[in-house]
Amino acid sequence: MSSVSNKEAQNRITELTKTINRHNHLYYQEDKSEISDYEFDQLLAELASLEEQFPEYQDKNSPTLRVGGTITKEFETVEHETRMLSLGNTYSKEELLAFDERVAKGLGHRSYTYFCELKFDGVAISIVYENGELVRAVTRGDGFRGDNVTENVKTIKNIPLYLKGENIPAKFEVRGEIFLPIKEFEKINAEREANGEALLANPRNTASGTLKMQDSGAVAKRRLNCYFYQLLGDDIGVDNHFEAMQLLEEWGFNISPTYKNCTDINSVLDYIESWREKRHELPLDTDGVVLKINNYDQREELGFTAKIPRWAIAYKYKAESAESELMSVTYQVGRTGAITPVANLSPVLLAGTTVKRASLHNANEIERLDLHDGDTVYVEKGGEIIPKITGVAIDQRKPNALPIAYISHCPECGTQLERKEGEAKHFCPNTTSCPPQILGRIEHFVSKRAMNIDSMGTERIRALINQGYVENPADLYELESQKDRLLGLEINSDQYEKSSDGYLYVALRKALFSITEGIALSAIDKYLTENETLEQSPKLKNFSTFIRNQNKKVGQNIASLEKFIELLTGLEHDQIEDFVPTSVVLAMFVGNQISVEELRKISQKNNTVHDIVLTFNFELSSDQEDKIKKLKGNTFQEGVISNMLQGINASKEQPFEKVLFAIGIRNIGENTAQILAQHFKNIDDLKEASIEALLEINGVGETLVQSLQEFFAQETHLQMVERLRAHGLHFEIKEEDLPQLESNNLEGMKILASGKLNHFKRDEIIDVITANGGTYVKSVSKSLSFIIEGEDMGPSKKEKAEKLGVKLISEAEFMQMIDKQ
Ligand SMILES: NC(=O)c1ccc[n+]([C@@H]2O[C@H](COP(=O)([O-])OP(=O)(O)OC[C@H]3O[C@@H](n4cnc5c(N)ncnc54)[C@H](O)[C@@H]3O)[C@@H](O)[C@H]2O)c1
Ligand SMILES: [Zn+2]
Repeated sequence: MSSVSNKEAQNRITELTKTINRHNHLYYQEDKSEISDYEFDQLLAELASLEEQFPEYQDKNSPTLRVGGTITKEFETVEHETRMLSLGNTYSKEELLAFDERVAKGLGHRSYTYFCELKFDGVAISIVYENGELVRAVTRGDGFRGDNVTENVKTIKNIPLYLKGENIPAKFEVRGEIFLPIKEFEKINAEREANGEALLANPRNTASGTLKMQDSGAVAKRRLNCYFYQLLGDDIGVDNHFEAMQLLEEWGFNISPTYKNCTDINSVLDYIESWREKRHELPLDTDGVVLKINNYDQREELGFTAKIPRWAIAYKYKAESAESELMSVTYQVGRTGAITPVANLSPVLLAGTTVKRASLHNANEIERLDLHDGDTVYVEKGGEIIPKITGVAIDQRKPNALPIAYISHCPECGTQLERKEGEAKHFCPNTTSCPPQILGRIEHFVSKRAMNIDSMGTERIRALINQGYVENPADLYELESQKDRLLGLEINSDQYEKSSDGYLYVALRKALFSITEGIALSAIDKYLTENETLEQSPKLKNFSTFIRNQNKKVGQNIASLEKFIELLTGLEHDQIEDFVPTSVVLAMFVGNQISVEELRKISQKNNTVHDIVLTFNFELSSDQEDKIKKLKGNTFQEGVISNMLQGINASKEQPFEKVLFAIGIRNIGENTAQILAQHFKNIDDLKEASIEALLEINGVGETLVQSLQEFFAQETHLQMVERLRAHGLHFEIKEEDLPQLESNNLEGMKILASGKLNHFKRDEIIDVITANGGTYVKSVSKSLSFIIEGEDMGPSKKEKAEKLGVKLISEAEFMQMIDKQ
């Protein structure tokens, strides 16, 4: 008996089919996921069950009938000799037992074994070898046909190009899973973060995207890896999977050592349990276990459906979830001013790593969760790097807990936040002096394609901004005169955090390092890693045992630690795991001169210890100075400074078009900057240009015109331009940068070409006009000198030209004007 009506079922089937197809497209073609694999599998299971009840409504291309991927246009298409299938999957033990029942029934007996392996989360690949040589590597595609990615696969170090050994068949195929090791993935993301690029979501999507790159050199840099799990061929001489895997290993293929032959379903269940946690120690992401009938004849007997083999199934581990306590919410300000709230959690072990933070995305998410101070929350780690909060244990809410109040002002600069209609994120509108936004602008200014000052990495720029040396690109050119003060400036990558109310926090490791004596920072780091899952308070208490074990100035160090804990507990403050209020640490050293409360206020206005020390102008003994030095981040040294200044000086030689791109007028890309520079030759003419004159230029549209107007309307921008000009930057084109003219025949003329020309391709005519001193204009107006009339020129254009009295000339006449005939 079904509980859904026919109409409902039909509608739901259509809807599910559409939704699943969309997620398949995102996942396989764009390497993105909007929902978790679990959610996706739920949708697919729902569709399969409805289709079973109402087969009449099943789409003939239903995603339950086909493998989810497809082929692309970027690579040659290759037909698979043996189809590449998907796998059935389940998340439950009951369904696994039901699968085993079906197998037993299908074979008519119970004497079979299961070969179990982990399910590697990567991209399927089929590789064909002929006479011991790798000849072709193809993606799974739609199962029948895939993309030929041989050149890319050949860059993967541990996939053999040639095989050595005995009895290697003349031709065979191997299948495996290409993956990106977690370490490599993290390395790439760390690099991207340092460069201010968007982070990649997870290793699987990255591996998939990498394999489809057009540039094999770029693929080689990514250090992909591969595990093989299938051998196919006519004369491979084995009759079961276990032996096939041993052959693969002998021939030099990379096999994961995690496989096991299980004699019955109960030992499969044991295998599954034994890997549930341990799999997180493996070098790659895995999402389950694949069990396959070991014997090939038995496989044949069981057969296939349209999409999956009946002799194998994947058991998938559900995303793990854990409970944690919300300590505080901090707010990060991005380079564009976008605010992202982050939940600081009491540390909890989840999927093999200690989780201390979770993304909250935006204010809506906080509202949706109805998050309150100190709530017990459920965190889950799916395919994403940063875990998310999936819910709140309302019954455990603390009495009188207040709902999390979203901040109204920017934690970095104090400006009132804005939220545009229809947008989820809040923004800090202070584009000119909010530190992270200045960082975005300066990074753009110094970037390779702009001013090309490569001695100025993110951390150095951040240091200069945080300490008030740079707010505007023009400030860079004034650093030279402040050279002496730069020495000793803090570079503070991971050293500081700001609480939601703007108080400065410093890394716990540096705090412990500075309040103790005779203990190395590396030893402290080791202690903190080993005690990662402890909350801050027991972590600090246990530190006394560590001090004793170190056996250096024990009495004095323990006294310091106790004083520190006392100060910390005495001050009500937001908890940020691994960070402590800077004011408390400084109070340890200069508490006789100033109270913690006062230090705290100062810390709200400053971004480094160096800053605070300068602001208050403490009287410091050499002992106090040493301690403060231990608390500070790395500092600018002489070599760094001269290197940086040299780079800044050299950038003065960049041509006008680069400068125009660098000053950050919205919507001006590299190309547009070049077009505008060539056209107007200097910034003053660009600034004075009328809207009409701008719109006549090929490549300039309304949005750009508006951005230009907005830019030049702001006094601060004009001042910046003047300051930069005074420092010797080029705001006009140099003679030698102008393209060589072929003639002056078209000097001062504004010309449009319309209709099909016989001697020139579409954009070629523009170059020819420019090369002869003329200007190409893209629309009909009175200011035109003439129009070159090509074949089939549009009648309305012609009419307009006649009405405005603009002359039309033929292509032949034009050829004569430029001496080409
Ligand atoms: N989140 C999303 O939006 C989204 C969208 C589409 C697909 N998906 C995920 O992808 C799955 C469907 O992908 P699929 O059809 O490739 O199925 P699958 O990935 O669940 O199973 C088949 C694949 O497993 C791989 N595999 C890994 N280890 C293996 C081993 N030891 N032995 C054999 N095969 C092994 C092979 O590449 C094989 O092609 C879905 O179940 C879902 O989890 C997610
Ligand atoms: Zn701000």
